[in-house]
Amino acid sequence: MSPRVRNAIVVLGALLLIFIIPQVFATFAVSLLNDIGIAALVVLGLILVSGIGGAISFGQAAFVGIAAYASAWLVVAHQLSPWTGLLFALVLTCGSAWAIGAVTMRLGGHYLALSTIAWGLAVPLVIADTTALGAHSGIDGIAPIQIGPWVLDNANKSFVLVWLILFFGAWFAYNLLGSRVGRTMRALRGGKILLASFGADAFRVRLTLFVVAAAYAALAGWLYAHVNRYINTAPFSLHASIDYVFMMVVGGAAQLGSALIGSALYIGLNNFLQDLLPHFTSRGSQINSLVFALLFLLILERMPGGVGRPLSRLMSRLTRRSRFFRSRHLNISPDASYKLSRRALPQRGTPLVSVKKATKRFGGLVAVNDVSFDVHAGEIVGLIGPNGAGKSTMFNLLTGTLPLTDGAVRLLDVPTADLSQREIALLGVARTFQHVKLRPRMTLLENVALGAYARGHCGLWRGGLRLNGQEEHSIMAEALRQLERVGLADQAYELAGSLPLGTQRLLEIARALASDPVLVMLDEPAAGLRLLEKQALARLLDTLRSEGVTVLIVEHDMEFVMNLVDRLVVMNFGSKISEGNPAQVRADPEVQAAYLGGDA
Ligand SMILES: Nc1ncnc2c1ncn2[C@@H]1O[C@H](COP(=O)(O)OP(=O)(O)OP(=O)(O)O)[C@@H](O)[C@H]1O
Repeated sequence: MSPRVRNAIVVLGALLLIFIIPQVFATFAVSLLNDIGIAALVVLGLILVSGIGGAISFGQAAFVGIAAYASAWLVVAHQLSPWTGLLFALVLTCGSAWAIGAVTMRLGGHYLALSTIAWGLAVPLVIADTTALGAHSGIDGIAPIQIGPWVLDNANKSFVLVWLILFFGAWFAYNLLGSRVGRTMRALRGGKILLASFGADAFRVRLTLFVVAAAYAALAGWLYAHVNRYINTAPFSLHASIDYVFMMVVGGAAQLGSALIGSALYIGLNNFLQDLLPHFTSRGSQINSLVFALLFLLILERMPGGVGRPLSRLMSRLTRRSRFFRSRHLNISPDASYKLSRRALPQRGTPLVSVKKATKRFGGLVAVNDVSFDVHAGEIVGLIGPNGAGKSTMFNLLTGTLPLTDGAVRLLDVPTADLSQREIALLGVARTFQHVKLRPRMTLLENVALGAYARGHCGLWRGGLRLNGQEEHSIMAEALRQLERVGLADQAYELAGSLPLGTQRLLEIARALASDPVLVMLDEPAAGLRLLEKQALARLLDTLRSEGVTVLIVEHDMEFVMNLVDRLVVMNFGSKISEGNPAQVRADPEVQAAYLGGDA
């Protein structure tokens, strides 16, 4: 069965359920399901920003509140339609998320969480103090949503809309995470240096996630106001934000499906305890809180990935076995990769990199001291030296990962002093890292596709609405082509975390090549490789040179380097001590004394 037919069957099944449930369930159960659906929307956004993006937010309920009050106020005070209210709610909520995110998304660690707590506290306080918003009494008599002749004025009638929006929201998030922009979102935990290395801006990606999460909260707030027809500040307090974080953690922050699992577990259990506890004690609410605190601790201790993790493992085991779900592999036509933009390579022999008196100091330590050298287009140049000589620091200076203390670097005749790491990458400089930076829970194919990020154009909307088919196909074809070049195509659908370290270095090379680079900078690419793999790598680098790609390589394996490179630059204690072709460098007495010793 083709994936398209299979997906259509799944979608039709889900839609059928959405339409049948309000017909057969009692109003009480349907209204509980509405609460679960609305909460799941908020948690879906929270999973995106926190579970995927790694930026914990305790301010989601405040966004729900802004949207609920914005729409309710417009509809009640100005007699406008709830649909106009939705538009206003989305603009106001996303606008405020953008403004807050622009300040807080640069903050790391606890600061971000603290600033969202401040936000989560402030919003309900301000609303409760605003007379036009009903102050502490809230807003009553909010008009129900109307779709053509259907007035959704009770729980059963609202159910279909709530769950259709949740279904659409989940579909959008799922598509988004599988798209070009979504892959950068999933790579965020790898850090901003990784993202900049393929031309993405981590701050922008994180801010986008924050605004998208607020949009989900806005939809939930709008539904909440018009389904319940009455609002006050209680459901939008900091306490409610913490409840959403709880739902995310219980469900499992790493998978979208957990939004539903977490909110259903939380709201279902809460409801059950609220009914049960008054029969036994008058302190029901305290015991209720205690039960949730204990449950939270238990889940953190026993299931750190949440209840959703074992469930999703079970699902993937079942779907692997089932013929209905099995075809996981994409149908990629190899020549589709040529539809991506390609860079014109500079004429062989023209100056590509020019380093003039580069110096880098870390406090009193001079890691790179007054080093000058050039690299010409189409060459392979080796940067060698003993441990601590300053090679990786020089790489970081060339790629803009570290700023120069003194001196200058020009790439393609462009001075790089004022360029960010990302802007340097966009000039056509691709790199690998001494300590590999891969996303272990993404497949090999997806890791390499990250490298082609800057060659695509489809953004958030086209990714989320699946209007990116052709570009996505080209990116995946390019990723597969590069995996073939490094000999890993047969493992394309495996997780990168399952690879041995040496092979992970090859995967980084494939990712660097997917960016269609002018200059490839490889930091110890042969470390951990077996002899045959080293020979294959040397052949690949030789092919790149014949295609006109320039390679700068840091490597400790002298046999590998000497047989491969056109020229060598030798560093020791931060300074350049020699430069020339392999034979000249071997013969240099200073190099022999400092580095090559008896090998020369
Ligand atoms: N961020 C940093 N802060 C302080 N010192 C640093 C930093 N990065 C590097 N150094 C120091 O700079 C010197 C050069 O380090 P670098 O990693 O560039 O050497 P290397 O030639 O790449 O060594 P290796 O071959 O072991 O990787 C070392 O003494 C190192 O401890």
